[in-house]
Amino acid sequence: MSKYDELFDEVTAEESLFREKGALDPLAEPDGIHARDAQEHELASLLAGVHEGYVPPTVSIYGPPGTGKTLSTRRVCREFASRTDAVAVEYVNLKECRTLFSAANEILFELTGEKRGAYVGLDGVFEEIWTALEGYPEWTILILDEIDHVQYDSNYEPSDFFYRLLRGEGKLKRGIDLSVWLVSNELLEVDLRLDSRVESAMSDESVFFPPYRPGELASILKPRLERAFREGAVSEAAFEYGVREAARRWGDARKALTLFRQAGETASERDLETVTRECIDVNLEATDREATVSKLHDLPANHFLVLTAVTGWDQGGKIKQPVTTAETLSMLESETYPDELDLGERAVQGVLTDLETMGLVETWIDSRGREGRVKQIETTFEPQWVRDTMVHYVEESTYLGTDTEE
Ligand SMILES: Nc1ncnc2c1ncn2[C@@H]1O[C@H](COP(=O)(O)OP(=O)(O)OP(=O)(O)O)[C@@H](O)[C@H]1O
Repeated sequence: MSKYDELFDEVTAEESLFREKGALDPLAEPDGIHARDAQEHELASLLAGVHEGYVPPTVSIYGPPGTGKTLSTRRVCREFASRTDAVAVEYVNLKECRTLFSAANEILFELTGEKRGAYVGLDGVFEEIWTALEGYPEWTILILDEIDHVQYDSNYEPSDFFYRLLRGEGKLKRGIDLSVWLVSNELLEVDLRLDSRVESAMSDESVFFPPYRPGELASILKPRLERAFREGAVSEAAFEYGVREAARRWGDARKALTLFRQAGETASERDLETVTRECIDVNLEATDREATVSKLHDLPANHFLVLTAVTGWDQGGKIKQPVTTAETLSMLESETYPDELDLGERAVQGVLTDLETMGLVETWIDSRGREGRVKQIETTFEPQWVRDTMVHYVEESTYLGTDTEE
């Protein structure tokens, strides 16, 4: 027996608890959509407007992470389009787009398979989008996912982008019927601080996806766990406990799937015959950490920078929390940070507001007698995770890339 026979024997569980672990991959397309009947109904009603000659120019689809927004929107639109010749649906994920120009380019790419260089400008890209859409069926539903990511552009205002998308001359001239469905965590008008000319071009149609309640999470997880695990591998008590905790903490189906996958792995490592409640407990924090760390990786550089300052002070061998705005600013001005990263007080305040909206920090005002009122800032998660993420962030972040293609 070679070294590798032994190695592979060692890592292959004799009788694995899993039958098909991939069924717990949140990216795997589930067979059915559960517990979102009301939202699917709302989306279908909006689409049915095609038969009456009106679909709102924009629809805001919003709610916290992992609540089935992308899944339900894509599925309902796809099913509708496959039954209606007059409708085409295009889906574009803008997560990786650092600039509004690259967001427009991404849309163009979806429509034509090609991108344009920065020299054509935002107007040039939009002109080509309208040319492409001329050849489309009467109605086009354009789903823009993770649209909240485009707000961090320093060259264009989100309003410029949306104004072109909704009121662009090329579109009006060609009489293109476009309905833009914006998928995000927050209600966009508020989040993107759009100006009034854009707001008036947007319809106030919105579909909200609330966090899942325990019974809803149970109906989503049950068929996935049945496929993923051998029969009886997850005790009823562990299932109920995991579902209850996942609903109480997050209401997020993606995190709940990850929780059960990790709990299964813990049970295997411990040679247990079933996934127990303790296996769930061990992984509740790990799941939180994994989700937060991935959020941290996706942050724009300024946002990550401010978080390193919020978690930059030590006190009694621990990271000091909460800190004041003054402490955050003075950390950013200290020699630990190169001069070119100096953001200035106003920008830091803006970033802190964004971080609060994203649920990464909490702030409140303390009254300190003669010192007056002081703003306190605290991370909503273990502050050490920011420090743990730092090296990886610098190496991997798309926001710190140096490419100038866009
Ligand atoms: N109602 C549901 N029925 C079945 N599976 C679901 C449901 N909701 C979520 N899921 C599972 O969770 C995954 C994540 O859901 P989805 O991508 O739709 O969330 P989202 O609300 O768009 O999240 P985010 O805001 O983070 O993009 C899906 O790919 C699917 O595997």
